[in-house]
Amino acid sequence: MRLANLSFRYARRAPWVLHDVRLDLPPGTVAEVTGRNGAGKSTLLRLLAGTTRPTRGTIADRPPIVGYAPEIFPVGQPFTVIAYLSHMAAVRGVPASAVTPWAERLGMTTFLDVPLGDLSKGSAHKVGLAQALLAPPGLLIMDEPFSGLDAETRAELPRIIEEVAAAGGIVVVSDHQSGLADRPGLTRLAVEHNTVRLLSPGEALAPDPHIGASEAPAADDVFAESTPLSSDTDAPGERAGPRLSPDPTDRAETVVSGKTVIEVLVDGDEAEAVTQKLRADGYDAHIRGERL
Ligand SMILES: Nc1ncnc2c1ncn2[C@@H]1O[C@H](COP(=O)(O)OP(=O)(O)OP(=O)(O)O)[C@@H](O)[C@H]1O
Repeated sequence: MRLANLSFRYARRAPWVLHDVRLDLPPGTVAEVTGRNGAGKSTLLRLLAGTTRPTRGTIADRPPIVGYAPEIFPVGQPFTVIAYLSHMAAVRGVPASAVTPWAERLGMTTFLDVPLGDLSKGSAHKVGLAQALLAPPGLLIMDEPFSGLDAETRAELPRIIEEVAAAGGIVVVSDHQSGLADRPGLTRLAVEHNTVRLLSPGEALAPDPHIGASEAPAADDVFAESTPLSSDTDAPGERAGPRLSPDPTDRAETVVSGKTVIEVLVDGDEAEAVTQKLRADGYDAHIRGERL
């Protein structure tokens, strides 16, 4: 699948969200799309899936069967889970029996008879994943698939991705949580500055120009920029969720191989969320457990 000179904006005089994107995705590719909030990741995924048409440019050789799991699965439909998935199976030309194995793998068997509108966020998310997988996809696009999943399903997802790729499918995943970070051969794509860039292994996103740092950001900037951890709103101070401690005694700074290393002390419960947020902001963040 090839993207040539692909550009997109939401309205005629609106700014370009993506401009002149060129990208080759050969069969068997597993790609993780990263980028800051609002960079254009979901837009890119919708363009890849074909649910949004490019303003300019072309997408060639898109595999015929596309599975697309959006970030937020729309639950405003008057179906139970099983009725909805059976209907989707018929639409995709596969028998209704195709639903059962996915319901089992994704931990959905207990809520198959629940109306879509009554589902929890995580359960609705699973329905979104299941409908994308019902017919074996040649192109599987998942927007933040790890978000809100229970541990068992989180562990199952990389196996599902491998199966699709092993069958020659292309998998593109937008992922703030770096759920595939350890996968050998992972293609990492950064959406930044209105285009898409291939990241080399270990390479982080370019520093956020809003931070104002030329190379490594200063420690104070890390705290200033990393404090809000919810991605729901852009207004600092209104965000919910865990926060980095602003207490300067809770951090230590050293320089290793020319890079500034900043240690941040957080509660164990918050470590995962803090790490994910820092990664989303372009920092090479790792958890180091320590009992105090
Ligand atoms: N339907 C829409 N109409 C107009 N502008 C939109 C629409 N959807 C997204 N945008 C804008 O396009 C830009 C890219 O949005 P997009 O949702 O693709 O970013 P993202 O990288 O997926 O963000 P996030 O990480 O917060 O999910 C943003 O400036 C956003 O405000």
